[in-house]
Amino acid sequence: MDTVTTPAVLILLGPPGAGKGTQARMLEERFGLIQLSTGDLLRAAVAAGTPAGLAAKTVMEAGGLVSDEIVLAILQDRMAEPDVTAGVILDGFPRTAGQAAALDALLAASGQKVTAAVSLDVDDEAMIARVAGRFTCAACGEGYHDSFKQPAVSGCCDKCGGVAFKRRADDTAETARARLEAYHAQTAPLIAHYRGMGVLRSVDAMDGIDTVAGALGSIVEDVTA
Ligand SMILES: Nc1ncnc2c1ncn2[C@@H]1O[C@H](COP(=O)(O)OP(=O)(O)O)[C@@H](O)[C@H]1O
Repeated sequence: MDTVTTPAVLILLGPPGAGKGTQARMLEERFGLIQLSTGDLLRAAVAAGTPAGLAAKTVMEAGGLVSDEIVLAILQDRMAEPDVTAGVILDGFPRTAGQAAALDALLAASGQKVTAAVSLDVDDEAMIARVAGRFTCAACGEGYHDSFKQPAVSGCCDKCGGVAFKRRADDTAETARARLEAYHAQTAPLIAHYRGMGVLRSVDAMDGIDTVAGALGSIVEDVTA
């Protein structure tokens, strides 16, 4: 495994379907960084039926943004766990100006700052198509798509042989459009915030998964050297 020398705080910015989760998992494997996905943390809270999960469920199903208060609370809990000292990749956070300011303040309290924010640049219509057909192996999380990537043996995961698959409740074309609108209204402005801080990078995320992973890996090596 390649290792990073300083604890990095990397942010992946991009609309739903841009590949943030896929790429964050690959960076986690390659560099030993920890993927922190607020979407995954919220889905776990919904599944567990916690008060935060109950409050988030309806908003998530409609494709809106969960309140900063809830998201910050679950993220802070996760960041307080010991494994994150190796460095983190934030996937799906921050998503609003308020969350970005809260993250800056949280890091400043321990003398840190965002190492790099990488914008995954993609085409909106392609994202609707990507999101609307995607599904994953319930056992190992390997990603598939109705049109672009079916398991080689129908009904059987290529990676682990699992036979159960799942789709996210919010991965419909209609909800994907609402999520894309929320991204442009509330999250895309953060690109200027990180450009102003001098930490913005961008990659063309319309390329294949491995090409994008290569570009991201080079950025991680560069900013953590
Ligand atoms: N940082 C966040 N702030 C507010 N809501 C969030 C945040 N992260 C995730 N969510 C909620 O969870 C949903 C799914 O998020 P995520 O798994 O990151 O998927 P995607 O990036 O594909 O939309 C979002 O549509 C939103 O409702």
